[in-house]
Amino acid sequence: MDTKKIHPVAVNFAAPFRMSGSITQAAVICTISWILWKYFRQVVIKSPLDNIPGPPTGSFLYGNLRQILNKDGWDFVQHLTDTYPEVARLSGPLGHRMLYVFDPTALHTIVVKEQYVFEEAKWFIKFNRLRFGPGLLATVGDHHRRQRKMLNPVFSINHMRHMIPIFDDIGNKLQKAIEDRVSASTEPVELDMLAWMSRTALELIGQAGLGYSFDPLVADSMDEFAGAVKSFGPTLVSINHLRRLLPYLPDIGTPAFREKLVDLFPNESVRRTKALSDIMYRRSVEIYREKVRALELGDEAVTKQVGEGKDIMSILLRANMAAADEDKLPQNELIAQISTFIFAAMDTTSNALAMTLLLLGDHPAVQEKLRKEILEACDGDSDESGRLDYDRLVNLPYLDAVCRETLRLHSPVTHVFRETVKDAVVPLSQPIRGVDGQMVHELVIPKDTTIVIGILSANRNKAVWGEDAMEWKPERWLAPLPESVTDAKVPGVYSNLMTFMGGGRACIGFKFSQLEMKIVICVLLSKFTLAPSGKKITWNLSNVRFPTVVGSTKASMPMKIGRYRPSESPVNKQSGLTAANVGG
Ligand code: HEM
Repeated sequence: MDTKKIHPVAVNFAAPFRMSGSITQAAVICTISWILWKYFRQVVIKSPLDNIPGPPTGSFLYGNLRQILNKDGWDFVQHLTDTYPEVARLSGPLGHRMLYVFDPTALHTIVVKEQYVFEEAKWFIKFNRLRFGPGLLATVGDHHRRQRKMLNPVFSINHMRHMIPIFDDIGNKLQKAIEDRVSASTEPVELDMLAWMSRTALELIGQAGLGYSFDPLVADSMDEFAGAVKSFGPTLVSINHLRRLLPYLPDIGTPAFREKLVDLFPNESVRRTKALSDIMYRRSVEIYREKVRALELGDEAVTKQVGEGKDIMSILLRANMAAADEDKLPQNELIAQISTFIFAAMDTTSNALAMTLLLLGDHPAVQEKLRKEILEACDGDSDESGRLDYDRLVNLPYLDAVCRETLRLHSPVTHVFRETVKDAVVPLSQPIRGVDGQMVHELVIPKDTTIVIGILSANRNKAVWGEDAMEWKPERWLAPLPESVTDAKVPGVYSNLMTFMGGGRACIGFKFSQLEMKIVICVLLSKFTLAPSGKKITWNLSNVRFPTVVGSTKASMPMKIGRYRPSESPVNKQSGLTAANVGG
């Protein structure tokens, strides 16, 4: 090529690449050989996993991954639950082997005993680091353990107790917002309860989690930021396959250069995910700066803030200041926790609440029984302002049973992924018959195998939960659980369920979400009736399941909401309640 015809700046720019041409070539050859070796090892060499029974490969390109990630993939998940002996071999993309596991003993090894051998998948960590920064969802090993050490106490029950007034305040705003929309009509009014649950969940994690108000719950639609957060989940679904390529992409150039590349990437959802991450990051920095400024100014400034210093972020910043130097988290890790909490808290809890409301609408007798329990408790045990204290609220037996049963049968997260960082041997609760007809007593799992933890399958496992495992029966929690459940030793942090996972990466916010669900249900049932809208709702399998009206792709869940009139209620006729003591 005649370099004289090229602009001098371009020549200078190209020079280092020409000089290092042979190094670059060598690097490319090494990378390709490494990928080929890994591929050969995974796909071509015989593996002990070949002896584990599993469904036929979906397609060579995606394996069974597409079936498991598909929004209509419920039948496939149910097929895995019903057909295989708590473990099944799956095919991953390009013939990779994967393992689907819901055997409780095997899960104990994977999520508790050997959790550092079964790490979060590389694509998951890399993707979360890009969108949230180095928070809990983007770190592994000692780094993650150090963050948990600082954060676990922040989510303690003791701190939750002090958050009750914040939760109550937001509950009252929700009640008022719904009241304003139904009071003018004598007939029940159709409202999108998913939207209301999302806004409430965002405001709750905003005020109680971050000491920041996102949405006063007054206007008919969410503000721009709330809308951005809400659209994060559905946008992610459309790039679920692309996300998995991340570990294979080299980190070329500076971060700014890589950002530019993403802005030019020919996929609208990828560009949108980046734009949403940027919006969340900017807001996180704002929130962080405000908190630090208030803490520096002293107690008076802190108590004037939203959350009055009782929110999780204020507690975390104070704990971090007081911590020994080697335990302190740096600023970028503190900021990263903010987007992490918003993301992890919002869709999970709001969609779980939406599912609970829908079930209550579909089961009027359960709704009545629950309302009766709530109204009687408010009548008898509340303080002068009508509030139930933490212990009374979390221990209402039927409310607790309804929440547990919904989170069992319809766990918002259906499965999570792990990858083995070295070869591992995993015991099973009982031997299974291998493809070769011989009994298999333990799983021999090679390094770099993808494990799919079947959360939903574990929660619906008939061997553990009994023949009625597929039925929504809150009553099952009112009697002692059968021995098949207690003996199984499911390694979940919550109620023998895998809904919030277990071990060192279990959901840190599960008590927060319980409190939230219970307060919102109390607030709604004490004043309103819930009924189906008549429109058919379908639930989409996703990172977090979400509802849509059949025929639409927009996440929504219309329900008919009416004002609860005690005089018309069969419950009231029994309990003698009057309009004056039903809250609000
Ligand atoms: C019904 C509601 C919720 C469900 C079903 C849920 C479920 C889960 C699950 C399954 C995980 C494990 C993910 C994995 O291993 O890859 C997780 C992790 C996490 N959750 Fe939740 N969650 C809920 C509510 C919340 C709330 C309200 C918060 C915050 C206040 C929260 C914060 C987190 C965080 C930070 C992690 C990462 C923990 C770590 O890696 O150390 N979650 N959650």
